[in-house]
Amino acid sequence: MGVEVGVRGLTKSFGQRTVWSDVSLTLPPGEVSAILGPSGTGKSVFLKLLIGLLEPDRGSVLVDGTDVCSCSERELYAIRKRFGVLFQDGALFGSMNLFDNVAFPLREHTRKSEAEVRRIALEKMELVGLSGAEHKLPGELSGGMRKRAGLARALVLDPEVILCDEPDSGLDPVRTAYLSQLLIDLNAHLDTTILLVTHNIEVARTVPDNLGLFFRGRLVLFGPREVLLTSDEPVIDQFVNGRRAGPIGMSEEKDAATAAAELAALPAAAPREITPQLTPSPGVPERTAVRRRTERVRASLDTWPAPVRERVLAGLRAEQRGGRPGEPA
Ligand SMILES: Nc1ncnc2c1ncn2[C@@H]1O[C@H](COP(=O)(O)OP(=O)(O)OP(=O)(O)O)[C@@H](O)[C@H]1O
Repeated sequence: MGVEVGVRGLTKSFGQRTVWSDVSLTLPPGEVSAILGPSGTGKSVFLKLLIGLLEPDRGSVLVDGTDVCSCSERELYAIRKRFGVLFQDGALFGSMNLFDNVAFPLREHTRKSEAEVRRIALEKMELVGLSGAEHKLPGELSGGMRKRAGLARALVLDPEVILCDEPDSGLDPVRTAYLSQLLIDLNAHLDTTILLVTHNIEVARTVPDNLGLFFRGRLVLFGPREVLLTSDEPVIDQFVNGRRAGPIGMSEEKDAATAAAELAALPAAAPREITPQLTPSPGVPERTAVRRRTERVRASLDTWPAPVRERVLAGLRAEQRGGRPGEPA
């Protein structure tokens, strides 16, 4: 099963500019989580801190008792091998064919025989639907295929945590839907902890178990999908519904008075829908994370205000029936 990642009191600045401060969250083991937020709010920086590519001003990132932010180089090397990272552009080597790209971490970080490297690389390529494309060069592929190749490469060392920075960027809606399904199927097969960064509302609504949002230098909220998808916090509501009205402006934050006037002019809010989460494809095992998560969320209900608790419970009940909240059982 995937490992838990605990982020405690993390603050990051570049020079005088604080990207965000005092960020704490826990990525539950084996669950899929997503971080949202307008451009420039520090989502990619957050991913880099998780794997020790950047150092924080303060705070810790705990993986199995080791603090990524203060451990030795040797420990960091060992921790990084437990992470698989899908960078925004797939980060493939242009001169290597897909097979060699996918096999690269195995040849670089393990002493496996070439036969073993071949077996593992082909298995992961099959898992992401790239069988038969081994000899293609990245330049000959569509964006969707490059993403899937990047994902196969992120999987070859059997990571306990997968980080995906905007896996949907540059993909058409159909390819994005396939990729979303692939992430859910991978999670079902591997039970790996997954963290996505995404701008895509459909992905945010249908893939993750947990959501968080960065805005104005802080993590506004991180919690179960039902909480974020029904939140009446203006910036969360604006983001998950892709609306112009609200605190997020085109190029910068709006002033509070403009945002408040826009929100007041909106029609009375309809009850917020929790879009059903994707389930594994036919023939793929069940996601064991779902049962664990339901228990975890039920156990945490007391920590939420009463109206939020009601909405979360409605969401959980609908999930168990395989329907939408509010539908008759
Ligand atoms: N190595 C660096 N040195 C200095 N500033 C940096 C560095 N890396 C990122 N930043 C700054 O940190 C801020 C957050 O950047 P980041 O790329 O994490 O944002 P993001 O939320 O991922 O944005 P987007 O959604 O557009 O990808 C930006 O202002 C960026 O310019």
